[in-house]
Amino acid sequence: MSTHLTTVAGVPVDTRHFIGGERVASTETFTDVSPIDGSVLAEVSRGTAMEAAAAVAAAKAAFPAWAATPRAERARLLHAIADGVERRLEELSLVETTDNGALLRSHRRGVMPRVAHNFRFFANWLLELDHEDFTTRGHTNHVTWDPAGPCVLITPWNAPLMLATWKVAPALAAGDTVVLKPAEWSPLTASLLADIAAEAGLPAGVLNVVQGYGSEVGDPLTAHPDVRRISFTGSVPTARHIAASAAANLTPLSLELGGKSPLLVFADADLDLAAGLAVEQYDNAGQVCLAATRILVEAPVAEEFTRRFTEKAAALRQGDPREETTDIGPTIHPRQLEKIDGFVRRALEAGARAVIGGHRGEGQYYVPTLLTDVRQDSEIVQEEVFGPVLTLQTFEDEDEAVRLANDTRFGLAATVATGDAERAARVTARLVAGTVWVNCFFVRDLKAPFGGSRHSGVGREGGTWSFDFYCDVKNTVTAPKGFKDHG
Ligand SMILES: NC(=O)C1=CN([C@@H]2O[C@H](COP(=O)(O)OP(=O)(O)OC[C@H]3O[C@@H](n4cnc5c(N)ncnc54)[C@H](O)[C@@H]3O)[C@@H](O)[C@H]2O)C=CC1
Ligand SMILES: O=C(O)/C=C/C=C(\O)C(=O)O
Repeated sequence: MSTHLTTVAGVPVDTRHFIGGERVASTETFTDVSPIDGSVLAEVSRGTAMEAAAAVAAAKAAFPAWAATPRAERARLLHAIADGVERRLEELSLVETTDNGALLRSHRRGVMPRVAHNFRFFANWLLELDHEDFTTRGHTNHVTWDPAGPCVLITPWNAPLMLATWKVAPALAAGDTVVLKPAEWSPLTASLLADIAAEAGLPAGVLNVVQGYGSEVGDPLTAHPDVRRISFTGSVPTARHIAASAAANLTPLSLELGGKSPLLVFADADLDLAAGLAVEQYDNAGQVCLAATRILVEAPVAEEFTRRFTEKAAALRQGDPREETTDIGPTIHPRQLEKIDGFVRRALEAGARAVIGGHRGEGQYYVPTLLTDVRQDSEIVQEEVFGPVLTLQTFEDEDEAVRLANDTRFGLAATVATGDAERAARVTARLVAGTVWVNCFFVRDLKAPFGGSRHSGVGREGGTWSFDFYCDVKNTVTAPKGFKDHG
């Protein structure tokens, strides 16, 4: 078997880049390891400035023809990719779970269907994308969304294919060409996506995938003057770095970053629902940017809420993410585990009390943790842990709840649990967040705007907002027939 092919969970995966419709190997490789058992999965091509330049050149060469492809044909090809994802749903699920440790049952039932939906949704939205003409002193204004050019899409490891296709699908629908760089801790499903797109008939160069480290292949991609859009999901420090690169060329960018979202539980809430919402925050071992990791409970119900929460949390099963009965899998990488453990140890040293957990489990697992007796200005309340670690604080009234909720540098999401619709309206109006859920969590409609305020991001994607970002939006003003100019 070629050294460029690996078999993961019975699925063959090509570990080379995909550039201009061809598989391209780098001289060097990096090692991809499974978080489930630490086994080596693959030696993956380790991209450099050379492969970055080749991928942007391929995307640039493919752009004019793709941009000129009629909308209906672009939409057809996106649906064909979605068909391919659905045909290979089981393979994609197995590979993703082996590569990033998230639950197989979630990949099968939620995540991979969402990957297909990303393509179908933006294919359909493209066909409906329209703006009603309007007139100015008899002149017609006509708005169009023109393809912008090659896009660089840089994505993280916590939901690799879902977050990648959330960008790839609208960019392709918009008539742009793409260079996708997946995270080095979970590089494999992006490679399978390249196969699926080629099988679907996407022309060579329209979707390119380069593998490797941010500092080696990411930097030359984001600094490239031929790149017309950069969309990034990941950490704040990397976002700052990318934004500086983009600034040199004035490349427009969209940033979806971390969060430290609150869950506000009012005394009038259905406490069972609220406790269930809180426990849900352990999904994907807490490696979810949207997770409501700060639980804020109205003081009179804090004890009862905590009792219900601990009862539900005790029922969670931590273990092999391939098992149907597992609720929480491993953390992605020993470095991530170390980071989580460091946050919790420092919090405990500073006086926090672990209601549950507060320590590592076996191997690469971190035990679901709830910390209380935490100060608002402490690291554990202010910084994103990206692990199964929640904090619990109490509040006395609505004003205090809102003050605590808004008092971090983030603003990605918030969840409000209350039985009072008027309170819900009052509180949500005062929260700083890109998405607010009332008595629910993670209900996503792809036509909704999605993104973060403050350090949780720049810009919004979703529905028309995605096309606004990935396109050059143009307004054409036409004078009425027979119009004689102003002079
Ligand atoms: N909002 C979200 O969904 C996510 C947030 N995070 C946050 O980021 C923290 C660290 O995770 P990391 O994987 O280290 O995130 P990261 O921001 O370092 O990596 C995300 C992506 O950016 C790439 N990258 C890194 N440096 C780059 C550079 N100089 N130029 C271009 N691309 C570059 C990486 O290779 C990866 O593909 C997490 O603990 C969490 O706080 C991480 C993943 C997802
Ligand atoms: O639903 C979306 O588009 C994004 C979800 C984001 C995550 O799951 C994440 O970053 O953890």
